[in-house]
Amino acid sequence: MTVDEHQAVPAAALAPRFFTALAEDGFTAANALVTGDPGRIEPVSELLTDARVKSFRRGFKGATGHYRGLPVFLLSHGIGAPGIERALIELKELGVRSVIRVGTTGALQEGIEPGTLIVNDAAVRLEGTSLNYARPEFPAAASWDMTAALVEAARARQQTVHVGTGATTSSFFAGQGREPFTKWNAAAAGVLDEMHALGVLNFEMEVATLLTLARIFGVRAGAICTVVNNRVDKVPGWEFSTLDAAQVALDALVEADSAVVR
Ligand SMILES: O=P(O)(O)O[C@H]1O[C@H](CO)[C@@H](O)[C@H]1O
Ligand SMILES: O=c1cc[nH]c(=O)[nH]1
Repeated sequence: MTVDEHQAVPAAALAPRFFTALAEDGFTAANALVTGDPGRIEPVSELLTDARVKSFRRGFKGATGHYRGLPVFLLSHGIGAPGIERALIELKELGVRSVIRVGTTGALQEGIEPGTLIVNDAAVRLEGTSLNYARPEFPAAASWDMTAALVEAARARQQTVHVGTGATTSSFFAGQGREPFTKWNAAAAGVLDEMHALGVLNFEMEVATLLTLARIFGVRAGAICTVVNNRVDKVPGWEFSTLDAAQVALDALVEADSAVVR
């Protein structure tokens, strides 16, 4: 059995597909950039040539186009693990072999400033979706070449980039230790201190799912997020563009693709 046969995603024959129209007119791409907010698709598509933006059910958006000659899909996956599960499985069915998530995140270590970038080379699986695929001990690890390409691309664009472990939660409020929503659950009340003590850099809601499922399915995956707040320094934030991170991710997809042995 080849690695590809072993890692093939079983066709979800009876499940409706949301994103098949991304491949209409025969457009194919082995590379994809995914992001939570559908509102980011239009601005990121402006970094592409021949960009075509498409709308899907439930408010999802996508686009096709070329970046420095490389065909790419852009796709929004919404908030949370099940959204990125659907996106990844459909992108794999469309022939995608490399995916980078571009998102926003809350920093958990002192001195990580809002507006800077975090590349997660691994993530703690505090969501539930990946547990349906692999036992908790299975690591959520990024592809080393995607991580290296992201860090290199960020530095080439003079971006401040932090590299390390993230934590992916299935809840924004209690799951990320936000009071007063933690008062019913001791695990929620302690999660911020626990992740901080472990040296985890950041909270967000999809990376561990992407990294776990991508590894199982034989897709290369990486993740880069813009820091929008710092939970330990108590710096609020929110109004930060993810366009710089998207630019870095597109550079990284080109760089990593050029190293693929076909
Ligand atoms: O900005 P996005 O990509 O949506 O990412 C982060 O923001 C959302 C929470 O506000 C979650 O999806 C989290 O992962
Ligand atoms: O604190 C934050 C910021 C963005 N996204 C999250 O999931 N948490």
